[in-house]
Amino acid sequence: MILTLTANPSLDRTVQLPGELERGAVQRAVSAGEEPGGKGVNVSRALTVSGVRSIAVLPGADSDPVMAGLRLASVEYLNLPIEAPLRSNITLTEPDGTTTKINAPGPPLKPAEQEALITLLVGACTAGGAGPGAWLVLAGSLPPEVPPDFYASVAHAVRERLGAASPRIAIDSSGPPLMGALLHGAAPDLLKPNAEELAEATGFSSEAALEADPLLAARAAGMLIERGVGAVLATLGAKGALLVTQNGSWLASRPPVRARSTVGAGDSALAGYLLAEVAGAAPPDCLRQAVAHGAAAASLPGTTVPALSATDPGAVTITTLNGAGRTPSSSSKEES
Ligand SMILES: O=P(O)(O)OC[C@@]1(O)O[C@H](CO)[C@@H](O)[C@@H]1O
Repeated sequence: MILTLTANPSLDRTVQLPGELERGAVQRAVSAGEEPGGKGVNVSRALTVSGVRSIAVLPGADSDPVMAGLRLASVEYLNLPIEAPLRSNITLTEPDGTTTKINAPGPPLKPAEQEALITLLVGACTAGGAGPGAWLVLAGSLPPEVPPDFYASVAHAVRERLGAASPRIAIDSSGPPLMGALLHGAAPDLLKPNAEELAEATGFSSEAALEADPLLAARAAGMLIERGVGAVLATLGAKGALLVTQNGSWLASRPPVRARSTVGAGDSALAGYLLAEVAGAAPPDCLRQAVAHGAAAASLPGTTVPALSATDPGAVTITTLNGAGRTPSSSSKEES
């Protein structure tokens, strides 16, 4: 069982342009589409389409188009009704795969609604049969009026109220919500940063330097492990991804794919990791599935999430690094 919390869901509108984006001009789209979005929602969609049970918890009215999209995709969800409509996020895609994304702030969530969302989530964990083998994913930005330490508050509430039955917690966020979670003791069992977020969370180096040098990224991830994060799954764009735990670290790379839309690729990577983990796979194989899922998502248009059957984990190469956050030594080995 994998639950997701998306505090700031969105209706993702994807517009395909016939050529390059021309600022200040009127352009006719080749096509336009809508999908339910937000990082946790995408994780739940990717899991559901792969046959793994997931419940998405989110704010939004029953009549909101995001809920209609979830019903259409047969995604199990629990929503906290709020009056204001959810946001629409716009993605403009160009034929060469360049994407421009504009994310709206979303409707505010009042303190009473924040508390009600936590209560709904704890109830979903209990009703959904979540336990120590399960995961709870806290993902995405926070809506206006929600304090940056919200994910830490959620983590504390879930652990306090569920005790030994608490699921493990994964966090995928950026900016103040990410820093707020880490600084206020969320202590996630899994953190999924991209290179920019890894740089932001560690102050270690620039995003470009971490993407260019996975060993540097492994050292940055190792700093987070020392600060109490259980494991770090860092996506490094075309360089693949990195998994750093207390017991070891691994780098995954894959042949380049023709990217049609990278929107949701990180969320699909997280879903791939989790579905392998709950199936009992070893850490390098969880990483392999994460990269296979992320690559498959990038090759699809819009915020489309791939099914397990559409992924190619065999194309992913894993390099074992020596120990958490350390550089590989002569004993590093290649697996295919
Ligand atoms: O504004 P946030 O919450 O950071 O990100 C929201 C979002 O960009 O993330 C998903 C892709 O990861 C999209 O479905 C959605 O539009």
